[in-house]
Amino acid sequence: MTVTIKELTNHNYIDHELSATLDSTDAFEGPEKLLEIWFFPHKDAITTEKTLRDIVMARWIEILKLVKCEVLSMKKTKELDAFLLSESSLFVFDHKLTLKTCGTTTTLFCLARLFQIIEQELSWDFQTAASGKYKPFKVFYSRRCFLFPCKQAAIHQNWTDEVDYLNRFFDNGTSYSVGRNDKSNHWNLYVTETDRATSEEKDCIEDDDETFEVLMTELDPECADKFVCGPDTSTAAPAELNEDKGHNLGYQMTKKTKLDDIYLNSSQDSNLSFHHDAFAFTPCGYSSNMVLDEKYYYTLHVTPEKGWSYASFESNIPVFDLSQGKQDNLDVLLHILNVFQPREFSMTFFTKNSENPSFKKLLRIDESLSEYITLHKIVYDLDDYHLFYMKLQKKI
Ligand SMILES: C[S@+](CC[C@H](N)C(=O)[O-])C[C@H]1O[C@@H](n2cnc3c(N)ncnc32)[C@H](O)[C@@H]1O
Repeated sequence: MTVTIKELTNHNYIDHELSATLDSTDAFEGPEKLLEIWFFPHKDAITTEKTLRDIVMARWIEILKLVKCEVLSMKKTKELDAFLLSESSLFVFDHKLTLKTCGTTTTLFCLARLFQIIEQELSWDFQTAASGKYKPFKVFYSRRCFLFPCKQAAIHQNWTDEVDYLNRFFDNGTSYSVGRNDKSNHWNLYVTETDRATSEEKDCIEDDDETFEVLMTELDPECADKFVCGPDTSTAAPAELNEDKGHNLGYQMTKKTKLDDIYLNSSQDSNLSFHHDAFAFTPCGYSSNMVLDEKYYYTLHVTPEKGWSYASFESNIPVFDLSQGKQDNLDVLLHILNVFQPREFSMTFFTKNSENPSFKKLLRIDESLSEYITLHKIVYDLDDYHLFYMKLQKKI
């Protein structure tokens, strides 16, 4: 089903005061830091009674304070809690979480407290006696190079410092710099070796996992303008919705740009559930979380300001299987590029299965994108994932 007005009123949590007062007119760092921690390979591998989803909102607020961002709203589905943040998003599943934050957030500063909370409240002990470091099932940390690195706080000003910091927590991590360093447009990845000890033999069927990310810069000005509401926009909306202008405008931007229509399965004739949460910042900017079939998400974040315009898309939807072969990630990419028309973009695709049809199709993407030229194209065979990275630029 597509987004309905009801989606605006059924939040599990909403901070009305924060939603009403957010404003930023300074140069903004759109590119996000992306931290994904798999504590267990699958929720059935959890050996204790409680899971990450038993951690209460007050604790998440405390953790996010260390990252320097706040919770705007949250929606709960059967399998995950999707938080919309003042700086991007947090997705909490029973056994794993994904934290994506932009601006000058200090993403990695949440690690110590996060591991302390899961130990105290869930009795999850991932600390090894020998080194004192943590061994969850798997950790990913990635980001593209920043537009304004000097504005970042402390360790986040450069990749080496971030890796050193991660190595204080995990002792089996590898760091990659992907793409050309000389043009300051590379993408960085830190990934730990999969810890098989966290899954017993019987639990070895891990989640089949794929993640698709598209990071776009220099958006077409007309496209970017669709994510500007200006300081004093007054929109016609049902009276009961006016109390929350940010979510109301976010909803309208989603409908106008058809960002709720990317996947075939979110259309009206699909029998899969579809939940949606979006926010329009003042005077500009947009963030949204969409949840399909209770357990798959896609998230979009837009910084439309001229000079540093940026938009990101990330999804864990196994689109080929879910649409029964009717759609793949190339179709998804073409839809997104049509909305933003960036001058440059990079994309990453992680999959465990090299036979994944989306993976095969993306490898030949150059044939379908006549408007763009390929700058870099790289495939990595990691521990248990295949990673495809590509960077493209509009032909002049
Ligand atoms: C949080 S959003 C989306 C950021 C995202 N990482 C992206 O892909 O661009 C950032 C956009 O919202 C605007 N914005 C306005 N007020 C903001 C606030 N209080 N915090 C964060 N962003 C704000 C920024 O100027 C920027 O255009």
